[in-house]
Amino acid sequence: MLQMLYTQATQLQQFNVSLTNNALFSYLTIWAVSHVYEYKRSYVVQQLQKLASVDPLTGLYNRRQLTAVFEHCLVTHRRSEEQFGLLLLDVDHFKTINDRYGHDAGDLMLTHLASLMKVHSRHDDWAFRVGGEEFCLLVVRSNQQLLQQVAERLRQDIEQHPGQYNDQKISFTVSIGIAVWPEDGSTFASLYRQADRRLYQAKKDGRNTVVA
Ligand SMILES: Nc1nc2c(ncn2[C@@H]2O[C@H](COP(=O)(O)OP(=O)(O)OP(=O)(O)O)[C@@H](O)[C@H]2O)c(=O)[nH]1
Repeated sequence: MLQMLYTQATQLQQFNVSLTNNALFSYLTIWAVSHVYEYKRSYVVQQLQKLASVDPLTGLYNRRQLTAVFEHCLVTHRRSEEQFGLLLLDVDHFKTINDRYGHDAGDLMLTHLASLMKVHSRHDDWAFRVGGEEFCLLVVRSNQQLLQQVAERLRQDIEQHPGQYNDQKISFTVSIGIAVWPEDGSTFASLYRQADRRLYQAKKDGRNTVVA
C-alpha cells in the first residue's frame, strides 16, 4: 500500500515538474517572439519616418521637416537668447543644365550642390532641399555677419567647383537670400518670406550673388 502511494506521489511530482517546464518554455517562446516582432516594428517605423523626412535624391531633409526644425530652433534660441538664420539658395538657370546635358546630369548637379552644402554646415546646422532646385540652410547660433560669410563662401565654392557628369565638368552658380531671426521675422512664415524676397532680389541683381 505504502509502495503504491509512493509511486503515485512520484508520478504526480514528475507531472508537476513537466507542467512547470512547459509553462516556462511557452513563456520564453512568447517573450522571444514578441521581442523580435517589436524590434522589426520599430525598425519599420524608423524607416518610414526617414522616408517621410528626407529627400530621396540628395539625402537632405525635405521641406516638410523645415517647419518642425524651425520650431525646435525657436525654443532653443529663445532660451539661449542667440540669433539664427536661413540661407535660401536657388540654382541659376537650372533649366538650361537639364536642357543641355539631360535630366540625369541635372540630378547629379543637385546632389553635388547638396554635398557642398554639407561641407559648409556645422554639425548642428540643418540642410534642406525645399523644392526642385531650391535649397535652404538653417544656421544655428549665428548673426547677420556670420550668415553672410557662410553664404558668400558657399556661393564661391559652388562657382569654383563644377560638378562631374561622365567625363564632362558642368559649372553652375547659385543665388542666395538671407534672413536672420528675430530681426527679419519672428515666425517661420515671416522669416522664410523675407529670405525668399532677398533671393528674388539676388536673381534680379544678375544671379550668382548673395542678398542679406
Ligand atoms: N534634373 C532635375 N531637374 C529638376 C528637378 N526638379 C525641378 N527641376 C527642373 O528645374 C528647372 C527650374 O527651372 P526654372 O524655375 O525656370 O528656373 P531656372 O532655370 O533655374 O532659372 P532661374 O531660377 O530664374 O535662374 C525646371 O526645368 C525643372 O524641370 C529635379 O529633381 N531634377
